[in-house]
Amino acid sequence: SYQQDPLYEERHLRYIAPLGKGNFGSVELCRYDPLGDNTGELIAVKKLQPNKKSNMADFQKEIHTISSLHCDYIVKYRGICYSMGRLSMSLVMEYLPYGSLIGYLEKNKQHVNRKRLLLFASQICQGMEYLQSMRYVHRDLAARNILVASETLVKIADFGQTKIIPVDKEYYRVTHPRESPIFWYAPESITEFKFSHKSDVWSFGVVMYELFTYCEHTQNPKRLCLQKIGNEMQSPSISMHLANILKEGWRLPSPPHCAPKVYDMMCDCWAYSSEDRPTFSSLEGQIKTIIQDDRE
Ligand SMILES: C[C@H](Nc1nc(-c2c[nH]c3ncc(Cl)cc23)ncc1F)C(=O)NCC(F)(F)F
Repeated sequence: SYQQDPLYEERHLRYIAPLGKGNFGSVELCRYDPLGDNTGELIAVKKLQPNKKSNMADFQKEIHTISSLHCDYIVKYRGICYSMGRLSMSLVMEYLPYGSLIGYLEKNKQHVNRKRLLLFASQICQGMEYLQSMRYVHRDLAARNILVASETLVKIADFGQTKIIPVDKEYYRVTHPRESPIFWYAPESITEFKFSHKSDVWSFGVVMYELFTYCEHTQNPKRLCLQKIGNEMQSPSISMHLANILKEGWRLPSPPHCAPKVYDMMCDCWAYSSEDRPTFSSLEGQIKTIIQDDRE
């Protein structure tokens, strides 16, 4: 059973607008308005697309995961809403008005300075430290899955791929690899479907790259990797080709005007062997130091 949060009654849910499509659900902006006078709170409601029942199992795991997380840097779970007489259920979350990090950075790159980017990186890092303390691996850490709560606060969201590391192991091995965001994946995730806190650290390095390129689409990780691989490959060998160029030492280039010590931190996250990568707590310390040393 889920954390005992209030149940949301469908009859008081007022649909306002679509927010986006996830890997197997869509999220809508709604107002929960039991008084019917438009004073109710705005919420984000994630509905499951009614198809394969396996999605329902994954969806229930996602709900269980997010309902167990209590951290300032992780999107808040509000509860669930049953509809069609408990036949289908929706996940109710807090609504973050500034939307996804990608749209926010593209729109506001003029007045978001490097100190602010480092603050966002520090907050994501702290959210990941918390996730790790709960033995979760996110497995889909990317700017598209970071939400902006305010000009000075970002939160990690979308726990659809999140898995718990078994107590006797250091990693989680996926058996049925699905449509995978391989351009955010560590080498061992690409070739052996192994996921760990250290593979999340690799993805965090890619998120730092996205932050410091302001999610400029011409510098998007997928675009640059495909350029390097050469666009002629068909899908099965793209991931093997990507694993090869990573093994040969190719990495995403330094974002324009990015301080060397910030790019060095990204490269530390992209150490080929997982045990050579830093921990989230050491990364957080380094980011804090750079923020303090930084004279903007
Ligand atoms: C499918 C949904 N897509 C989007 N959501 C929002 C959004 C704004 N404000 C929001 N407040 C709470 C939530 Cl859960 C989403 C939004 N904006 C643009 C989107 F494309 C989503 O969940 N994306 C994953 C993540 F949440 F991590 F960004």
